[in-house]
Amino acid sequence: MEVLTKLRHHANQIKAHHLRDLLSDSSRNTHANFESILLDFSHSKVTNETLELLSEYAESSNLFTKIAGLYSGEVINPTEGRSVLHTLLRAETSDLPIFGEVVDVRNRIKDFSSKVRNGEFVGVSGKPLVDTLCIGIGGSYLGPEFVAEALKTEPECARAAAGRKLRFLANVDPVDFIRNTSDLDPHTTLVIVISKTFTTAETMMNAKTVKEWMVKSLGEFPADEVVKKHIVAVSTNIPKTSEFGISVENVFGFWDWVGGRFSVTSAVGLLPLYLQYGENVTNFLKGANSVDKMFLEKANRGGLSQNLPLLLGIIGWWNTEFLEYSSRAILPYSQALVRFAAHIQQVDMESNGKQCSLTGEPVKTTGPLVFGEPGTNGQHSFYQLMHQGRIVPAEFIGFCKSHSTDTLAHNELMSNFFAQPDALALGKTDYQLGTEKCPDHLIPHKRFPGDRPSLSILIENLNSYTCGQLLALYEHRVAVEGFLWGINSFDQFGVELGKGLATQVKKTIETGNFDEHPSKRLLEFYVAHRNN
Ligand SMILES: O=P(O)(O)OC[C@H]1O[C@H](O)[C@H](O)[C@@H](O)[C@@H]1O
Repeated sequence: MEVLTKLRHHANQIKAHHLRDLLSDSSRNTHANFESILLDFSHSKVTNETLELLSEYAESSNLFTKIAGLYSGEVINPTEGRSVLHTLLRAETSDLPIFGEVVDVRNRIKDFSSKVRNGEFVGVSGKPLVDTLCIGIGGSYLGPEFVAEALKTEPECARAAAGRKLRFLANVDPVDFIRNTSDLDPHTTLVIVISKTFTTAETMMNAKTVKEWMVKSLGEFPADEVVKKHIVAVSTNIPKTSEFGISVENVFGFWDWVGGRFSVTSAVGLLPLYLQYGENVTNFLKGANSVDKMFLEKANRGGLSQNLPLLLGIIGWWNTEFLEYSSRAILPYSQALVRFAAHIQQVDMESNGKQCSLTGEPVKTTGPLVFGEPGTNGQHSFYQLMHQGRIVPAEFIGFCKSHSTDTLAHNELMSNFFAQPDALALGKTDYQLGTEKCPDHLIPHKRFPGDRPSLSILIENLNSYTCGQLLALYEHRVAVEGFLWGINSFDQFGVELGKGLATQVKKTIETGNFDEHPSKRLLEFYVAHRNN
């Protein structure tokens, strides 16, 4: 029997087994460790046979060879004719000739950020640049913000960031500009315009607004001096950055083989993060690199049971493709990971929300809907649906140590981290409700069906190094799932149509003639009621 058919047949058997039964089977392989990370998938609907069949499929579909393509420079993004090499950004050595440029940019970032941090590179009025305002959106925003938040309370990073602010201006909503700049002093602010293409409408508009704000606020100095001392860029498009007025020595480049959503370890993330956290960021790169190396070294059938991103990938694919769950929740029990789900949502959904295979054939199932919030907050919001409504495979992420010394509160938090997977998996039966003297008419309301899968990632501590590891774990898991579906995880044509229409609508609003427009009523209402 072909392995896919065997997997479908096996999925039907697994569906019939309640997680309660699977959890009592002590012969199951249910965890893997890497350094200070424990991945526990005991609460997933996966047995040893499932893993065996998935690893058979992985081999027969050339998954391991495809993974090697993330390191070799092969063109694995054929629709854009590009390699995919974000692993090179955190490599310590490489035979690829471009690696020299990677190291050069890294060194320039370190050099520039330490000059800013130690007051050697100052603003136009001679004041130190203690605040950083990053302008960027999508991949040029979500990753850096996730890491910046994750490290904000980590003691060493907090020390390094003392007296400094780091802000992110993403939305073209002018209110985002107000929210981010109202308490910033232009004299002490360094602006980083982050855009791979340097053409993204929102970023360009915000960059223009911020440039005008800077030039006006520092009006006693020549405009070009203000720009030179206060505005730098991260981009692959040098001509456009020059057109904007940014000197070439203030542009930190990257390459077309770095996808936006995979660009956190390029200058996109490194410049803001080195400015804020100094040398700690080197450990972030080392953490990501440690997972990159393990992912490649163990990309084979023998290594699969200890390869964390590969396990995450095959279990995720199994959940979506065979158990037919259409969503996934990312639930960090850590307020520091407040922006992690938002970042991974882009990495995952922009990569794997596709409609056809690499060769253009329609694909029935691709990536799931991804959402999440830190626990315990989410418990008081959408967990109701997860316990008694739809089945949403959950991914719990927790840390043994806290950034706070309040162990009592941390224990409280972590008790919830441990309780939720059990509640989802085991549920609560009518019999249990009966022993609690639950009135009969309330039993249907208070019953918990259970049998809801999850997995847990428990890490000793959240620091720069493990933050890099977590990033790489999820980046690679998304690639694994995309390889298994045979889709191109590295293009994103699905975002283009709406952008193009927005440009047309802008023109339509200027003309004031909405007669032919499908959103006529909305446009008329808008124009009638907007400011002035
Ligand atoms: O970095 P940029 O070129 O400004 O692109 C910013 C973002 O916008 C695009 O529309 C894509 O959806 C993202 O993948 C990208 O990261």
